[in-house]
Formats: sequence, structure tokens, C-alpha cells
Amino acid sequence: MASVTATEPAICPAAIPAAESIVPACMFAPDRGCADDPSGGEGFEDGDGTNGESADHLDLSSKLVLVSPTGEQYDSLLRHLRERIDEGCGETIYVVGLGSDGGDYGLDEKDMEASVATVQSLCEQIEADLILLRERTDTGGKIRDYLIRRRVGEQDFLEVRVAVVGNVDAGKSTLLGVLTHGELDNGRGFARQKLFRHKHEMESGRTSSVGNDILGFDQEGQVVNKPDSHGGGLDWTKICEKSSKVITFIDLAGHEKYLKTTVFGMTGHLPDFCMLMVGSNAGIVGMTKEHLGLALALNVPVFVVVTKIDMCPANILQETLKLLQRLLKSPGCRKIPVLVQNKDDVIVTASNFSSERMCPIFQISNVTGENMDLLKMFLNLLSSRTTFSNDEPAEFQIDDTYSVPGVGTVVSGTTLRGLIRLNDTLLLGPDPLGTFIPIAVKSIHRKRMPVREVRGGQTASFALKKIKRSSIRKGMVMVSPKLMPQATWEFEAEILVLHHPTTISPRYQAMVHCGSIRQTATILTMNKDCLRTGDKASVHFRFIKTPEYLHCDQKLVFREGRTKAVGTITKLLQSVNTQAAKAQQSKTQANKKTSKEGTAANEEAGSTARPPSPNTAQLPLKSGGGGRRRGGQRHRGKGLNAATISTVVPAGAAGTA
Ligand SMILES: Nc1nc2c(ncn2[C@@H]2O[C@H](COP(=O)(O)OP(=O)(O)OP(=O)(O)O)[C@@H](O)[C@H]2O)c(=O)[nH]1
Repeated sequence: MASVTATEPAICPAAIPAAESIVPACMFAPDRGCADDPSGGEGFEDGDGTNGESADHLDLSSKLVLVSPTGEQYDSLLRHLRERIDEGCGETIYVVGLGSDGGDYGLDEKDMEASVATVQSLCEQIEADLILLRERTDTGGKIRDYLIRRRVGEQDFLEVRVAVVGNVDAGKSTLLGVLTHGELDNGRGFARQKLFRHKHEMESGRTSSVGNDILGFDQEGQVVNKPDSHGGGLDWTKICEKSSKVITFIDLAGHEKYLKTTVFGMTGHLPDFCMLMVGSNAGIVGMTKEHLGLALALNVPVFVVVTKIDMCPANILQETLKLLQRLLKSPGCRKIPVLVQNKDDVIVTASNFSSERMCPIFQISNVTGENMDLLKMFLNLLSSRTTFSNDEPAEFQIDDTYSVPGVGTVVSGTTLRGLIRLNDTLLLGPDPLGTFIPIAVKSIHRKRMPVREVRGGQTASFALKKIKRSSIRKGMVMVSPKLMPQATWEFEAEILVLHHPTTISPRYQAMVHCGSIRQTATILTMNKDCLRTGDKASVHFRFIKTPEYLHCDQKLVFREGRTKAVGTITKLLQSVNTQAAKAQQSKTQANKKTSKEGTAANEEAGSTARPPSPNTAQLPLKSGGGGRRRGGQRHRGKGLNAATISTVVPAGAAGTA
């Protein structure tokens, strides 16, 4: 076994300079088991460690408060727990026997029993389960950490998305195969075979698509995935029904030539966390830094999984860990690497992980299964980062479209906020003219399971009524009519150039990735003459093909070949004049009616319009969108219908920003 522990000289905090040390997880434990604060005083809040002060200034700081709380204290504890459950998107880690009043930690048997009864009663009030994670002993007696997770029905589950990145051969697909199919690898690609979907991947052994693999955990934290005994396939509906939490892995390609797909996976699939895989024998090579940089740029918390420890000599493993921590602590990353070596470390790191600065590191083997239990436990304790509120107007970003026989057009994507119910009417757009059309949701699936509603933070697919697949593209959204959506041709962003071989100046074009939008944009102006690697600037962009639905503060990646820049949208500059677009559409429709048979023939031949001018919106709407044919049938869809638009787009939505 080559697994390195914190006591081995090369990475032991005592043996190497403080700045170099990987922080043991106990550093973040509520009882501050280690003397020095590695974060230099900017450590993490103990949000989940102790049970906190009440907002209404009742004293809840004693470890004994749960033993026999007064009515007022009970109400306050309940409010506090509710808030934490909401913040944790349905779950939180709760510690019993720990006060923040300076007294010793731990409770005797009787007090522990009474405290747990109180917590149990609090949980009943909020319809949550109480699951014991660990018990330890301190000077005053026992301390217990519990997972409190809101109960979900058969039709519901908590959802966490994890993007899986790392260089080629780091073992990404293999780990996902092992986790989701429950069988270890043979070191020669056995486990990954189960994941490969495309023939060419089978042959070359390289992941090229944004795969989606799911791992379900029941209320007790046990994996529910049960591959069928014949083909080894997984029944997603069964997994979802049995799970209280489902982890969706977004398996991103390791090879540089698939970087475009990887960037899309990271921006378009809204991962809650990023799992960076590093082969212990290969070290920090190839795309590792690039992928880490991408996660950092998009503010996605990262944890690292070092693989292949079964075949790596101890000194090489140590070297890899050393380089890894150096990279994580470098000024560009400013992370605090934390080595996870046992279940206590898992609980401590998972409780503090929502802080983007901590970076847990696991060392595993896909062949022997070493430390796989720790990784699984950690995954079960991760909470979604998208908080949800029923009152927010719904917003859904489309990242793929399908044509399903017998069902029709289906779009998949992520609910960014709000609640979407079956038969709701949302506005779909923007189309090439920047307009949005009303569209009814006729069925909803979560992970292939039919459901009646989806909430912010959940991925879903919708079957849509009366719309052709060819009128929908990735990057479009479906939003509540209350939002009065507008499409934007031009925007300003603060960008940082991560890499460019020479200089970037106005008229430069590159691909902008923003959410599930992927479109080339031109730099019109910027507040510097030219930009080189490392430069920051305020840049005015303009999309070249169609206007898009954007928000201020959205993160973006701007790339072309080896050129990469990241940034944040600061201003939306030129929104589409919806009224002009509508008028134009009506005109186009009227013209069409008079032009007899010819129109349909053109539609089917896939006649396409030039990109419309943003100012005047004068060109005809592309109709029939390339004339995709399904099941041998020719579609004569109406495309985006002006009549329907004018009835729904609210008057207030019209006009130029
Ligand atoms: N001995 C050993 N071999 C492993 C381990 N993990 C993966 N492998 C092997 O390493 C090789 C590469 O693994 P993959 O899972 O295909 O790597 P990947 O990161 O998904 O590569 P790309 O899909 O090309 O990005 C396969 O032959 C695996 O069997 C491990 O922990 N130990």
C-alpha cells in the first residue's frame, strides 16, 4: 500500500516548512484539535460545527441547551435548524454535545439521550431524518455528529452535480464505473467499459462526450445503484425512487482536443462541485492545471482525487502530493489543501466544504478499492449549492434537445431558479430575432423519472407542445412570463486573460461560453489598447449570430484555440427591440401566407435567413431550421409563430434597453 498518511515525513506539517504543509482535516474540527490555524486567521466559520447563536439573541451557546430547552429556546432552536436546512438545500450536519460558551465538550449518557430526543423532536417538526455519523469522547463525555436530511417522497431526491475533470488517463471514467457499478477495476480499463457510450470511444478509450452518470444514496448513506445482472445497465428510475440523494457526475474529457466540450460541461451544466482527478504516478500533467483554473474561474469548489495509489511507489506519491499542495496554495489558487484519511476527516471536510477555499484531497485505488468508502461518504454528505425559493420566477437553461418518437420535442437542462410545474406556460427564447414564444410543458422527467414539478438547482427534461426541435438551440432559456425576458446582442464584461500567444485587440473573435450559451463574439472595444496573458480589462462584446438571454454577474469563459480568458458580465448593452422584432415577424407571416406553395418547399429544403440585424431586426425569420427529418417524415412546422408571440410577450418587455 502506498497511501501516504499525515505522519509520513514528506508531508507531515512538522517536517516541512509551514507554507508547504497539507493541512490535516482535524484543523477544521470544531474542537480545533491542532494548534496552528493554517489559514492564517482567515479560517472557516464554524457554521456547521457548533449549533450556533440564535438570531433572536436567546442564549443557545451551552452544550446543555438541548437537554431540556424552555419553550422559547425550543422555538429558537427550531427556527435555527430550519434556516440551516434551507441553506444546505435540505440537509445539515448537526453536532450534539458541543457548546460555544467555553465549557468543556461532551455529555454524559443521560444528557446525551435527552439532547438527542430534543433533536429528534425538532426533526419531526421539519419532517427530516436524523442519521448518526460519528460518536467521539471528550473530557465532558460524548459528542455526536448527526446528518439531518429532509425527508423526500419516492418522486423526489436531493440533487448534487459533480463535474469530473483531470488529465487523460487520470482514471476519471474508471472511478465513475467503479462508483456507479460497484465493481472494482482490473487496471486495464475494465470498469470504464460500462460508461462508454459511443463506439469510437470504445475503440480509442477516450472520453469525448459530456457523459452523465448517477450515484444514488439512500437515507442511511448506502449506495442504491444495482446494475442488472445481464448487460450491467442501470435503471435510473429505480435509483431515483430509492434515493434520498442522487449525485450526477458530469464526466468531462481529459484530452486537450475536447476542451470545448469540457468548458461547456463546466459552464453549461452548472456543477455544484468539481472533482479534479490526478494520477498519482503521472502527477500534475497536461490539462490538470487548465481544468483546475477553469473551476476556480467559475467559482466551483474543488476536491482532488489522487488515483492509482496501488501502483505508485511511495516517493512518487509523496512528490505528487507535494506538487499538488504547492499548486493549490499558489497565489493563483489560494486554496487550503486538506488531506482526508479517515471518516472523521470526511465529516469535518464535508461540513466546511461549501467554503470555496478548502480543498479536500483523497487518495484512492480503483483496483483495490482503498479509501473508496471515504470518497463515497464524502459524496453523500455534499449539499447542493443552489438555494431554492418558491417565490422566484422560474428560469430554465437548455443544454440539449431531442426528438423522441411518440413524444415529440424534448429539451434537457438545468432549472436555475423558481418552480416549474406540469402544464405551466413559459416563454422560450430567444429566437434569432430575439423574441420569446409561449410554450406549454407537457411532461417533466428528472433523471428519466416522470415527475410533476422541478425546482431551482435540479436538472430536468421537458416534453414541449407544438414546437419543432429545429427551432430550439442550446443556450436558449424557458422562463416565467413574469421575467419579461429580453435578448442581448452586446454586453460588457470584466475579463482576465489566462493565456494568449500574442496580443488581443478590438475585432478579435472567440467563443463565449456562458451558462449553456456557446457562441462566437467579437470584441468591439476595450479599456486598453491590447491585452496580453495576465491582463485584466473591461471589454465590450457583440455576438455574431443571434442575441442571447444574459444576466449581469454571470461568469463567462472566452476561448479560441489556446487562447483563454475568464470574466464576469457587468453590463447588458443592446437588448433586442422586441416590438420591432414582433412587427417584422407578423410581416413575414403575412408575406408567407400570400406566397403559396413555394414557402413550404423552401422550408423543407432548409432555406436559412441571414443573421438578423440587431438594430432593425429586418430579416425574415429562419423557418423550418435546416429541415431536420425524423422517422422519415418531413416536418412542415410553423416555426416561431408571430401570432402566439404577440399575445403573450408583455407590453413592458418591448423596447430597447
Ligand atoms: N492500477 C490502477 N489502474 C487504474 C486506476 N484507475 C484507472 N486505472 C487504469 O488507468 C487507465 C485509464 O483510466 P481511464 O478511466 O480511462 O482514464 P480517464 O481519465 O477517464 O481518461 P480519458 O477518458 O481519456 O480522459 C485504464 O486502463 C484504467 O484501468 C487505479 O486506481 N489503479
